[in-house]
Amino acid sequence: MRILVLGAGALGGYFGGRLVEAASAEVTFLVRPARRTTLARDGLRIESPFGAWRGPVTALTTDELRPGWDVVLLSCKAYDLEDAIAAIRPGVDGRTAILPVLNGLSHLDRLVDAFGPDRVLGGLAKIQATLAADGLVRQLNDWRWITFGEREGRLSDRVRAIEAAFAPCKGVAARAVPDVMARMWEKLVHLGTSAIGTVLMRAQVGEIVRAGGTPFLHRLLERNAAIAAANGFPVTEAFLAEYRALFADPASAYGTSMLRDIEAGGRTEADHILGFLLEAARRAGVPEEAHEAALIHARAYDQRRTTGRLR
Ligand SMILES: NC(=O)C1=CN([C@@H]2O[C@H](COP(=O)(O)OP(=O)(O)OC[C@H]3O[C@@H](n4cnc5c(N)ncnc54)[C@H](OP(=O)(O)O)[C@@H]3O)[C@@H](O)[C@H]2O)C=CC1
Ligand SMILES: CC(C)(CO)C(=O)C(=O)O
Repeated sequence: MRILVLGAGALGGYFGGRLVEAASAEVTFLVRPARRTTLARDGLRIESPFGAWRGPVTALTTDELRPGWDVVLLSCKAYDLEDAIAAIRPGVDGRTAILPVLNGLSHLDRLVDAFGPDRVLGGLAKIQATLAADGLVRQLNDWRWITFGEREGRLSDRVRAIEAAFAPCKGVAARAVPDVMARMWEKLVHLGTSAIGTVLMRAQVGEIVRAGGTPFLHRLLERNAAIAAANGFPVTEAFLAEYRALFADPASAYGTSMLRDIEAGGRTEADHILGFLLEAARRAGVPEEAHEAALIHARAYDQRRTTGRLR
């Protein structure tokens, strides 16, 4: 299987690197020039509770890209989606499946618009990882899930083949599922809860819990679950129980990528995640003051960041 990984950041670097390590697919990274330079100099470097890995990888820039890929693993941030679409376009042909692992949902419509419905899979990742300034990809805990499927819900040969390519990878639990849209909504319910909480409090889940924040997080969880249900994707009681427990754990070191972006002075995916949820809350008639506050907070942060006023 020929896999093109757009971006060698936290997720692309981690999942793509594990595939290279396992030699279970032919993997090429599509990157921008600065990342290509670090990859050529240092190789790809992963630090992880499942074992570190470092190795040479093949990397292209978009001007060198030709068609012939079975899968494009799309792992950019939402604010880079348009650039990423332009970058992969020369590589996408009638055999290509695009597997996005971005958080949120609205990128799916944009990808379908750009490449047609048959090219686009649903996908999500439950992992905590970062890309350090020196190019190191760091997995922060034992979360290691990548889940994908046909958006209309069936287990096709192509999604089973992707699952098989990931099967021998260390530190990866890959699942092809027949209900990927439900899984993506479920992910938005818990990510939405944790992103709103961690962005507003500028703290990890355990710190929020120790500050008395569990009822707040539980209310948000219920509201986000109500939004998903209003969109035709009710979450299960087992799912709610798992995340109620997580949002009540005083020892939890759970932090979101959006909090890490803010702490690192990086840009956030505020509109793609918080903006989408706020609109969905309003449509569903779900109380949304906390959603609105988190969105305004993240947007105000983004303004200060772009005008050099963070400190
Ligand atoms: N990090 C995490 O723990 C998790 C993240 N997610 C989601 O996954 C998505 C990716 O996040 P993450 O991996 O953290 O992000 P990163 O910023 O670490 O990585 C994104 C990478 O995409 C690259 N990129 C963007 N546009 C292009 C382009 N046109 N051509 C080539 N490369 C490009 C960037 O390259 P460059 O360096 O050149 O800017 C960057 O290295 C987000 O939607 C996030 O919300 C989901 C679950 C967990
Ligand atoms: C940590 C996780 C999996 C859920 O909140 C995530 O997707 C993120 O923070 O971006």
